[in-house]
Amino acid sequence: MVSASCSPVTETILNFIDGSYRKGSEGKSFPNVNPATGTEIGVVHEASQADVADAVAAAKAALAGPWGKMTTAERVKLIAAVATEIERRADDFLAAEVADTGKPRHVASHIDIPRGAANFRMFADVVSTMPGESFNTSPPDGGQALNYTVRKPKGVVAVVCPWNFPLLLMTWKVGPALACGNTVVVKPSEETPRTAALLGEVMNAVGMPKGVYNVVHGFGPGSAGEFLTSNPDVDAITFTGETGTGQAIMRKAAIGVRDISFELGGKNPAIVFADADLAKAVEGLSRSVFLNTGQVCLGTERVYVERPIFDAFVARMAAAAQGFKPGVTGDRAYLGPLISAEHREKVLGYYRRAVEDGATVVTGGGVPEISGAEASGFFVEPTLWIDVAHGDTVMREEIFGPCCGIVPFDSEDEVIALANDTVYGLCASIWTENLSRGHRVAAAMDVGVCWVNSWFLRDLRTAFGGSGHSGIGREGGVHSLEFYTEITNICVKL
Ligand SMILES: NC(=O)C1=CN([C@@H]2O[C@H](COP(=O)(O)OP(=O)(O)OC[C@H]3O[C@@H](n4cnc5c(N)ncnc54)[C@H](O)[C@@H]3O)[C@@H](O)[C@H]2O)C=CC1
Ligand SMILES: O=C(O)/C=C/C=C(\O)C(=O)O
Repeated sequence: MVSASCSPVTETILNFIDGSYRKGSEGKSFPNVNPATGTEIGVVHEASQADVADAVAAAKAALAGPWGKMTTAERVKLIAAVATEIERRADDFLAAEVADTGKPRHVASHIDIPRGAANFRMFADVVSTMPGESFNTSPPDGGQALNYTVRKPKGVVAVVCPWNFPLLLMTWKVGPALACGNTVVVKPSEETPRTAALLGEVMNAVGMPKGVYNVVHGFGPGSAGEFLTSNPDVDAITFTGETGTGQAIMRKAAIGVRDISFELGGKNPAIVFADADLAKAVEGLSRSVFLNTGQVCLGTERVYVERPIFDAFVARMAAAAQGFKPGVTGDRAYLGPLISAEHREKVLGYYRRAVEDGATVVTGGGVPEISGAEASGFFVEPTLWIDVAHGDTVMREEIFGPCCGIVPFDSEDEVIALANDTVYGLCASIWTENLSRGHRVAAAMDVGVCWVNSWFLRDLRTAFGGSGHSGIGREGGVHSLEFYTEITNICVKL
């Protein structure tokens, strides 16, 4: 078998189709760059339209093969084995993820890789324990009838992924899709192809039938992303990424009336009331602004602070921000790079725009001085702004970098209105020691997920997703089953 060639010291990253690693049939490839150093570390083989069609055909054929005939118990056993194998090869996944993203090893080893395994194990549990629905019905003739549901896989699911948490966000979709009996064709981000490719080795190692899991590499328009989402044999599309991309995919999904599940961008607010535990709020919010260098859809980019504690909060956040040192120091890094030179230019554009619009830079605002191999990495300084107006671009548009605007407020009603005045609706966090207020304000947030006195505290059984421009549908626990299965209601006249 040709291997995934995913170690950071080797160069070739291949497509995975019908259980085998393959070069692109048109001989096209593109470079794989380590964002921490800006250097080319591999070559990715781009899938042609014919390769994508092969992957979809393999996925379709697998539905009719041994995979489609397995009992839930047999399927779940294989999926649990995938989780165990990811854990056994955690070092390989870690190396692949760090090479692609440049993110600090401690971030990938604590968040990305364990979640990659947990996403399979958790959904194996969910499908094993999922009760069906049934109703005793009284027909007009005075007899009885029984209604009950059976769930079936939707079929071939296209999984289109972003680059910020490559393994985590891909398995968040592949785990439930396979647990429900579907087959998948994954299109990882062109920036981060390695862990999706490596997962092919895991699938083969545990004996997953050929064609159940496929990976095609490439870009969006005119490449693997578009080829996949417009293939008529794809039955459903799940996507995480930018809102504009979601709209493009939605147009393709309309052909053939295919189901979609979208987790898109955000401009997430945090609200800090004067009675908050300030130390906890600063610790939580500095993570929510700077974790993964701000490249988190759930990240906070707007912070509203009740006026009496505004100055103290800003001072403490500035101190916390200065503790995040850009650069990678051995195994321990404080703030990793942005994903690409292009993304850094986008983030720096917002840094400039904030100042042009009149913001005061509390800390950061530029490119750090770094020596050694990381000098040409895509780093930026962690950045905080005050004196930002509600209508300023940096308070309206998703930046996806390590920065936020901090704004004072005077009343609960005012801050709820400010927080909700956005086209997005992904998540929010509320910081207060007043429990009633915490519940009240959380319920008033127009978002899919709201944390009180925490952030990114995830229970994989809960509903996850956003409203407005932040997405369509919810995934997580039984909510994933709603998307990854079709229901047939059976009505039996007794
Ligand atoms: N989780 C999130 O909310 C994320 C948000 N973003 C935001 O999106 C911005 C752009 O990042 P990108 O990686 O370029 O996001 P993107 O949304 O363009 O790409 C995400 C995935 O969609 C694919 N894709 C792009 N256009 C497509 C099309 N027309 N049809 C099918 N597939 C398509 C890409 O190849 C990639 O696999 C970032 O600067 C950030 O603001 C990026 C990554 C994750
Ligand atoms: O915990 C999750 O399932 C998701 C976390 C992060 C994102 O969705 C994202 O940054 O895109």
